[in-house]
Amino acid sequence: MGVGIKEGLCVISEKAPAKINLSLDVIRRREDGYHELEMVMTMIDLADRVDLYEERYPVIRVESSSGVVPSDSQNLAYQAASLLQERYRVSRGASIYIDKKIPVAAGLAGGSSDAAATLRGLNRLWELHLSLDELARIGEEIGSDVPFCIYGGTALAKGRGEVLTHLPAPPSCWVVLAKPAFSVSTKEVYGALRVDHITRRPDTDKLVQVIKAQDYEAMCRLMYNVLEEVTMKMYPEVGTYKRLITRFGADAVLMSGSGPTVFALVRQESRVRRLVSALRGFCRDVYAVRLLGHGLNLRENVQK
Ligand SMILES: C[C@](O)(CO)[C@H](O)COP(=O)(O)OP(=O)(O)OC[C@H]1O[C@@H](n2ccc(N)nc2=O)[C@H](O)[C@@H]1O
Ligand SMILES: Nc1ncnc2c1ncn2[C@@H]1O[C@H](COP(=O)(O)OP(=O)(O)OP(=O)(O)O)[C@@H](O)[C@H]1O
Repeated sequence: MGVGIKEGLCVISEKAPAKINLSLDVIRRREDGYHELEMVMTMIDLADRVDLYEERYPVIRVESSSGVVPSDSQNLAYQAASLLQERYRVSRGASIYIDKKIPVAAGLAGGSSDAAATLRGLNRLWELHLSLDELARIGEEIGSDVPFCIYGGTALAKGRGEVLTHLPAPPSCWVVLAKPAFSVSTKEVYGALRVDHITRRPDTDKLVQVIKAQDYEAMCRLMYNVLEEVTMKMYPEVGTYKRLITRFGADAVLMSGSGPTVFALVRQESRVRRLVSALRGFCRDVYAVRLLGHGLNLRENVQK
């Protein structure tokens, strides 16, 4: 690649925040190999930045600040750009620079959020005038978490993750995240799950209700992720992280998505500082951020 992408003229920057799962339930395995889900997702203020540069010819280029993220057609941002270009017969191209801050393969939907940010940004750069709903439908073809990442905010997700009901922001609090020094394959975790062996499930309807009622304590009590047990069996360190964080003092502790990141919700700022310094003693990747509240795109159809 001749001239680096960053030396060109950046036209559009999009924020690509990470998500956490406040709950995750697997209803059944589907014939297409995916799983029917019910989960509550919300965005947090730990984000990548996606810069888009205009190209006169229909090329797509990707670079990132990370050494581990692919720079070719394996990159979800590349796939998003390429799909949009092809679907709408766009004769222009784009160079994409990803300033990577979200840990990779961590259960935080980093790649999905980059793909969503790319779709939102290219919609503007290429003047396609597509609605968020249209972008979400394209995003669905890239990955199950992409539609949620198009809208941001907080949502109840069903289907394979693409059937969304937007929710109000959860009660505000701090989110402390610890990412163990290994990565987890989402496909492998779903592959190891036996739906008929699930012994405990989250009460999703109740969780949605208490989020609407802004009941922080009840929300903390109701958070649960059925994939946690599966990932913990494969990587017992996830359980160790959970136990330690619980002992250091947190209002709720859960693994996000398929893991391995474990996050804690904490309301009191003094406890956040204590928890972060305790965690830094044994984990390199520790973050303390806020929930993103209403997210990037305020929608009219938020369920009251
Ligand atoms: C774990 C979560 O992050 C929770 O939000 C998502 O369910 C995963 O979303 P994602 O990474 O965007 O998933 P995809 O890229 O669509 O799928 C990766 C792999 O996960 C499995 N998968 C994913 C979603 C789903 N509802 N059922 C599945 O079984 C499939 O084996 C699939 O091949
Ligand atoms: N833009 C991108 N950022 C991060 N990873 C990417 C990107 N594009 C492709 N990938 C690949 O996707 C895989 C999953 O990365 P990602 O960080 O999205 O995982 P994740 O947070 O576990 O996703 P999810 O929570 O949606 O399951 C990695 O193996 C990585 O190489």
